Amino acid sequence: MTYNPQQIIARGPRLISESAADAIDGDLLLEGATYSILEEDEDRDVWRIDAFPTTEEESTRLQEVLANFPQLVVIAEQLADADWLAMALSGLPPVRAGRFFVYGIHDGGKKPHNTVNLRIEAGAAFGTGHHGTTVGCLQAYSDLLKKRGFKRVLDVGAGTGVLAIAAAKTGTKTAVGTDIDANSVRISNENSALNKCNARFVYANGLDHRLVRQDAPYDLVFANILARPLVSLSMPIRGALKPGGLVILSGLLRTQERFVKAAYLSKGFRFIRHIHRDAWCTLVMQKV
Ligand SMILES: C[S@@+](CC[C@H](N)C(=O)[O-])C[C@H]1O[C@@H](n2cnc3c(N)ncnc32)[C@H](O)[C@@H]1O
Repeated sequence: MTYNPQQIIARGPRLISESAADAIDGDLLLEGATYSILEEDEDRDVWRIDAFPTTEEESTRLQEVLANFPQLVVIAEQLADADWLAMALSGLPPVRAGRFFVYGIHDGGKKPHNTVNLRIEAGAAFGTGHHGTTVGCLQAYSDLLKKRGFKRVLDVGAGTGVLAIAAAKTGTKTAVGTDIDANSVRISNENSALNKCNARFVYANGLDHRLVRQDAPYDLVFANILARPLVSLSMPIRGALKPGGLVILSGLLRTQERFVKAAYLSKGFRFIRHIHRDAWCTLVMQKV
């Protein structure tokens, strides 16, 4: 049966929306489901979850999980185009995060002169720069660059490659990214070529690839995935870093910050800072 692409929108108060997002994260059948959560109306405390299921089963499961939160108003809209994600994202304005300016071809000539400009075409990959987690990573990285550079950088869960490409465009000699999704790897390598940089992307689960091992140890690791895989990857990430190396973690909700931070503290990292954006948290930790 062909799947008619859908967007599922759920609106409700912040606490309920965050609990629903936690439930999506914790649901084994929804591993890898694409969704975002943001504040829609601060005065009325309306938060909104937008989910983009890629199969009929995922769509049904998302609606079942959301139905456990009766205070949420849930609607499902059919999307006409098969390339639904590109359609949803086309026309999005460019994003400014720290010294970075992320834009797509549809933004034409609107590039500023005093920023590091990253041309990112998302296709069906995650990472246009609009999501709170990507912005958090770019902001954290931009702030770190004020004090030091990073020769070797690894980006686990590269999506469009935006983070490794940001590194490659700011002095990193070796920028490597991995993704568990073959489309994302292809799109990341295309984006690297579009940006005329030497970031390389490989298909891998976490850090499990010859190229990742070959270029280790790293000065900086980005990992913008989800809370649970971030915790599982805490040891491999530690192993891949130089002493004093930094990790920028994102993809976790604010409500999951303590859980992820504790996992890294127990592996010999120290806390440097966090950035909160929408319901999302970005953590910077250092291997001691
Ligand atoms: C939230 S997106 C982040 C994309 C991009 N790094 C950014 O910051 O915008 C997470 C990406 O991680 C990938 N991913 C999820 N689990 C993974 C794993 N175990 N190993 C490698 N990539 C993974 C997904 O396919 C997705 O492209």
